[in-house]
Amino acid sequence: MTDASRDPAVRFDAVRLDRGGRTILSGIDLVVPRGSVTAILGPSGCGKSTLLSALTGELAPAAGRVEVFGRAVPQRTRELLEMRKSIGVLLQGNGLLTDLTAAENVALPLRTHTRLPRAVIDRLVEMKLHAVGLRAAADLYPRELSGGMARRVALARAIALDPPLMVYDEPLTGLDPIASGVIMNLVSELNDRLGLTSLIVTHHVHETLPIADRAVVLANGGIVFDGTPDQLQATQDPLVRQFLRGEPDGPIAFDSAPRREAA
Ligand SMILES: Nc1ncnc2c1ncn2[C@@H]1O[C@H](COP(=O)(O)OP(=O)(O)OP(=O)(O)O)[C@@H](O)[C@H]1O
Repeated sequence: MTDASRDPAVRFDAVRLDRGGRTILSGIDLVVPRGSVTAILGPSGCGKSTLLSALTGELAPAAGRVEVFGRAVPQRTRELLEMRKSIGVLLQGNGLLTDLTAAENVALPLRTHTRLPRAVIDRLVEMKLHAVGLRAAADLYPRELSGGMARRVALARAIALDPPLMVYDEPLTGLDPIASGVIMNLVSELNDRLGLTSLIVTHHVHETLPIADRAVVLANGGIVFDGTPDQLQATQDPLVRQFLRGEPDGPIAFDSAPRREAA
C-alpha cells in the first residue's frame, strides 16, 4: 500500500536537462524530504535555474523523471497549471505589479485562482502580509517600498495560495546584508511555521547555509556535492572548495560552455 503523505516533496530520478540543443545537467538524482530547507548552490551558469524550470514544468526533462509530491510533473497544460498551485515561487525580480498596492499584489493569486468572497480574500491578504511583518504596508505601492520590503511583499504573494512547496530563485539579489538576513529568517520561519518544504537556488552561500538542512552543489553539468551544511564546510573536495572560496582557477570550468552529453 502506498502512502502519498510519505512521498518526498521532490524527486529527480536520472534526469537530463537540455537547453538550446545542449545538455545543461545530466544524471541528476535528488530527493527532497518534506519539511526540509535545501540550498541549491553552484557557480553562475551551472544550471540552477534550469533545475528549477524542470520542477515547475517549464522545461521537460530530456531523460529521467521529475516528481512533485509523488506525481510526475505533468506536460499537459491543464494539469501543469493545477500542479503549479502547489508550488510558491519567488523569482529574482520581485515581479510586483507597479500600479497595484502591496495588498492588491498579494490578492492577485487569490482573485485569479479562487472564488473566495472579497471579505475572505481581504482577510487572507492581511494574514499573509502579517506573516512577512508588513501589515502596515498594505496600501503602499511598490515604488514606496524598500528593496527588502518589496521582496517580502513578493514572498507574501508567493504564499497566498498556501503552497506546500516553496521555490526561491536568488532571493537575496540586490539586497543589503540586513535585508538579506530578514529575508533568510523569514524563509526559515515560514518553512517551519507553515510546515512547508523549501528549495533555495542561490550563490549566496554564507547567508543561506545557516537556515538550510541540506546543501546541493551543481557544477560541470551535474551534482558534485549533496550533504549537510556542516559536511559542505568540512569537505576537502577541491571542486567544491573552489566554489566555496570563489576562486576562478580550479576544477570548475567557469564561464565555459557546459559539457556536452556524450554521443
Ligand atoms: N533558454 C535557454 N536556451 C538556451 N540555453 C539556455 C537557456 N537558458 C539558460 N541557458 C543556458 O543554460 C546554462 C545554465 O543556465 P542557468 O540559468 O540554469 O544557470 P544558473 O546556475 O541558474 O546561473 P546564474 O547563477 O547565473 O543564474 C547556461 O549555459 C545558459 O546559457
